[in-house]
Amino acid sequence: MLSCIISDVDEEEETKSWKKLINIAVSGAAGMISNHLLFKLASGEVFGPDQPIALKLLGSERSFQALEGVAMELEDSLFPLLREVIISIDPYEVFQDAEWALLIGAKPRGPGIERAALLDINGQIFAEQGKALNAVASRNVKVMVVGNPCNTNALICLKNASNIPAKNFHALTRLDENRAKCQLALKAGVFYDQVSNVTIWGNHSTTQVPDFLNARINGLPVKEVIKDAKWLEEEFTEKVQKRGGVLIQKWGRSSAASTAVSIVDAIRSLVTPTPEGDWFSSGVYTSGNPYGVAEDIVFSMPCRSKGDGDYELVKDVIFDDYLRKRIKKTEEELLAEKRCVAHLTGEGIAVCDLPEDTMLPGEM
Ligand SMILES: NC(=O)C1=CN([C@@H]2O[C@H](COP(=O)(O)OP(=O)(O)OC[C@H]3O[C@@H](n4cnc5c(N)ncnc54)[C@H](OP(=O)(O)O)[C@@H]3O)[C@@H](O)[C@H]2O)C=CC1
Ligand SMILES: O=C([O-])CC(=O)C(=O)O
Repeated sequence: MLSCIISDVDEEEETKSWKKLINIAVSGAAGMISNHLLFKLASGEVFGPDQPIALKLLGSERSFQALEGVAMELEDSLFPLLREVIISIDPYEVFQDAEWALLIGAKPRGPGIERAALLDINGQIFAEQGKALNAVASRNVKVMVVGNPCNTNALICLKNASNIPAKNFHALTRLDENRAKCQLALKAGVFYDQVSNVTIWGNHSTTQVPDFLNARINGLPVKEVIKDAKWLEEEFTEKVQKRGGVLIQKWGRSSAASTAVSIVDAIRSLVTPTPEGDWFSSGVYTSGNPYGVAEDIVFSMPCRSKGDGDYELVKDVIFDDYLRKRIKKTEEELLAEKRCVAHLTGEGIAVCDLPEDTMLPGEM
């Protein structure tokens, strides 16, 4: 472990009005997404200008030198709210007393790797990290899983952390929500802040369902503003589902900056009250959900928060046949992924019967 105290909190300073320091653990901290995210966390734009933080960065032997470089850049940025940076390759050290765990590190799917193999390789990482969180993190730690396949990784993680409420685990689908808002705003010719109530249902994969039935533009149902049903059902839906892949084709790497922004949005949605009448999407554990989605998976659904880190599911959403059918498909995919990782969730022998078209947004 390498630790660097940025500075001691001095009671005489402006710091008197600050909140108590919180520990934020980040895995894959030497990766591309983290390289954008860490500086946003340290600047105060995520947890607020009165919230000092300690950043606990998880790497591996392979990335340790790079991680030292990341820590140097954080030090050199002189962020007043950043009081401590720790880097380590041991999750038990990094997750000690963590109030937030942002799990970004995962092996990317390369050529020739079967999705079932990826589920297994990354699942092992998330099983181990779940155990470490269970042992040493704050009992109320909030866990945001970004590393793909993020829904099933989040399920594996929570199943290995029985002392932490399953409700505290999230899989990041906020990037998908942001992508959907952008496309709706462009089509309607409005600024994106006029687009609200956007839900991404299901898996962070190409079966995800961007919901245009409940979404609103300038407070009106989308279908009253964009009267082109064919565009909504086909072009819009596919554009959002495959946005990640198109970006990889253009950039040669997956979304990193916009993913970091969406992680900030996802955290802020939990630590600030949701605007009246609106909601946000997050991949959360299905336990007593009001939509009839299968229980015991991590499924993206509409949530509201009082700003206390917790959330509740939104009840007043409507469904039609199109939406139900699409939701069923993404649910089936997640149930198949779950069967494929049974050996990692403590539910017996894995059976991999994944649908052939199962893909991450970044794969096409
Ligand atoms: N949910 C979402 O919306 C999105 C999710 N993602 C996912 O986020 C994850 C991170 O993306 P990004 O930061 O761009 O990726 P990078 O490749 O830049 O970084 C990933 C990090 O994962 C770590 N890692 C852990 N295990 C392995 C392994 N077996 N092989 C290689 N690397 C490993 C590496 O760190 P170390 O060596 O320190 O362990 C590496 O630094 C990916 O899984 C990606 O698919 C990306 C975009 C959107
Ligand atoms: O597949 C990837 O790594 C990229 C991804 O999730 C996305 O862009 O949504």
